Amino acid sequence: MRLHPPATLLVPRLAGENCKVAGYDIIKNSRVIVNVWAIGRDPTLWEKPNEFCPERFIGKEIDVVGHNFELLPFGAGRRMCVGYALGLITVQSTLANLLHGFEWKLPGNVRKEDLDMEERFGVTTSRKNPLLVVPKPRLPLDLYSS
Ligand code: HEM
Repeated sequence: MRLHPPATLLVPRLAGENCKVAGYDIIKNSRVIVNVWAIGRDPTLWEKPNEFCPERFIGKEIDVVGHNFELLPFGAGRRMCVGYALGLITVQSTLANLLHGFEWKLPGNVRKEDLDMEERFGVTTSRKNPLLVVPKPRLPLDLYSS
């Protein structure tokens, strides 16, 4: 959710008063668009920003629910995502089921460094090209039939 936030830009805000943000003058009534994608890869905020390294969060207080402005996959404030709890549970339970149910391998000689992680930008972000992986059941086969 840091490197590939599903919503790259938050819902536009209107500045309620003149203010200064990071040295920039924001005039009252300006439309402000927060680029969560760029914040998640900002080298002044993140060490090795382009590396997928979930261990970086171990022992950190940082969360994804609008308290830490360097990580805002669900936005923040009054217009923050109302479905964030459902969204988080859905992502976590889907991922847990896929990992519990299957061993995953890359096809042929493809190395993880060769994975194509390009994105298609839009209102929500998706992979530009499909992910090709080979699943192998890791549980008794009768558990996979409906
Ligand atoms: C992983 C899943 C999800 C992600 C990453 C996500 C992300 C976001 C983001 C970034 C915003 C804009 C917040 C802002 O501008 O501060 C938003 C708004 C919103 N989301 Fe989600 N969302 C997810 C799942 C859901 C689900 C499951 C629901 C409904 C069941 C939902 C309903 C909404 C609604 C209604 C808004 C508009 C809130 C408003 O403008 O007041 N989202 N979401």
